[in-house]
Amino acid sequence: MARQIGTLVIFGAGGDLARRLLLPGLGQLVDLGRNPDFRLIGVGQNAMSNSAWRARVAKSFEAGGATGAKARALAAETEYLKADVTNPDDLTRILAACTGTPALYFALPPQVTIAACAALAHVDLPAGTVFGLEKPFGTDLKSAVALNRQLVKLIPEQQIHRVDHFLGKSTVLNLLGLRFANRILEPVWNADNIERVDIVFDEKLALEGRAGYYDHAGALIDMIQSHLLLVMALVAMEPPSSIDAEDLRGAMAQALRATSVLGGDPAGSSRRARYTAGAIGGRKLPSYVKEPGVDPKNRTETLTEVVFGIENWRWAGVPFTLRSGKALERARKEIVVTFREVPHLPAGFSGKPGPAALRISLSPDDISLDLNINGSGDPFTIDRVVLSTEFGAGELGPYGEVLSGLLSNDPTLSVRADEIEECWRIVEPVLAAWKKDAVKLESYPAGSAGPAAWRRSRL
Ligand SMILES: NC(=O)C1=CN([C@@H]2O[C@H](COP(=O)(O)OP(=O)(O)OC[C@H]3O[C@@H](n4cnc5c(N)ncnc54)[C@H](OP(=O)(O)O)[C@@H]3O)[C@@H](O)[C@H]2O)C=CC1
Ligand SMILES: O=C1O[C@H](COP(=O)(O)O)[C@@H](O)[C@H](O)[C@H]1O
Repeated sequence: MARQIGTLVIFGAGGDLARRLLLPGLGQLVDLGRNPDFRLIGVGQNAMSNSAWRARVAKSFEAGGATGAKARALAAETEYLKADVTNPDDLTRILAACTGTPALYFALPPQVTIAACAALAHVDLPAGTVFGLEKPFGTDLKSAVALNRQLVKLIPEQQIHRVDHFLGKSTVLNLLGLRFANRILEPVWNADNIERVDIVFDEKLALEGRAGYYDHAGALIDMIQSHLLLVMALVAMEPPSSIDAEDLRGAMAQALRATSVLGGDPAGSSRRARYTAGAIGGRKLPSYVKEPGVDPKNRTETLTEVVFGIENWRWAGVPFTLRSGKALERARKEIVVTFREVPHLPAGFSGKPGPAALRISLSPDDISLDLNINGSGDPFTIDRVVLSTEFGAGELGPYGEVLSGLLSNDPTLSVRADEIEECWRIVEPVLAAWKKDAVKLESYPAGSAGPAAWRRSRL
């Protein structure tokens, strides 16, 4: 049985993730009163007074709209500890400051998380301790496998929450209801009826001061390995018997095991590019290589597209294109399922607006179905109509959902060890091809739609 968490400890409390996403999500969760009370301790290597930390927590809670009595009380009593989490003595001191069962959230750069987990081997962890580990999990397949092995020496797998906050996004969760609570979709959800699937996460945001992390990750690891492959697994998986942690994660892992770069050709199935100077909505941006902290020798991509295939009966031959990039003209965040053309359009019709398509937008939360009908005017001309609806926003934002799972030790929305390893296995051939320079690093001006050649040709 899961123990009640007495203290949530955030390692990396002074970082960008904690301030912008984790603490606002925590405030929402606390205000909702879904979880029993717990204490909060922030840990970082820089010195910070308790009062400065409390003001910081209160500001982040407010930013997430959490201004209720419970959130204010938590912010008023939280404490901050200056510590190096890779040092066993410091870790022992942190655990001694906890009340009840601790939940340790590693909001740290991946190399520091690896070192902290090594140091935890020299520390007595209280029974029931829960871990929340941020993405990227490891820095490559080898290090992810080693980290998984190290973690299960420390605590049982059920207490390890590998975080992908995309799995806490309400639209991503809505995919489950959409696919499995409607009889009309499942019969056509296969290669016989679907031509292609595109999962796109284009952002207007640029580096935003995150060079220390991003310049070693790039778009492929930051987004495709860490998030979009898991979204793809939800789109492609077989219907699970239940949505409990084992069934859901088992079905996702099965889809990932069947996935690899299309045709086993990482160079032919991937493209990469990096932004040059430009402007987005009047905001001037320097070239990526001139951003503070960037090392041009890393040749980090800020935009990528990779085509994958899923080798099973349901999906054989259907390309799944995953794309993500920064500093683009338009934020486009959606899953597009494009159906095949009808086998025969009765002679006599004119107009050809293209095949039907289902669009599931990740932001804003909505869904639309592009259909062909006999439009207004000439009834024998085929026109396009779009049926669309908005989803109601979830009660919690993505990080509120992630933290709710962690604090109640329900791993349904966290990523299982084998899923993480599969995601690394899937992207490694692309990383290797890029390292050998088998794929050109192209460029695009910040604020554009990407390299012009990409718009003219599909991979
Ligand atoms: N920022 C974002 O938008 C997102 C980030 N993530 C993930 O979250 C993690 C953290 O990212 P982010 O917050 O952006 O990174 P930051 O660099 O902003 O923060 C990392 C924090 O780790 C702390 N830290 C580093 N080394 C140690 C150490 N040895 N002991 C104690 N604390 C240490 C630093 O403390 P100090 O400041 O005191 O030096 C710093 O506050 C990464 O894995 C990232 O991939 C995931 C999703 C989104
Ligand atoms: O994990 C990450 O996600 C964000 C995008 O997620 P959102 O929920 O803020 O839309 C991305 O900007 C960032 O680079 C990446 O690390």
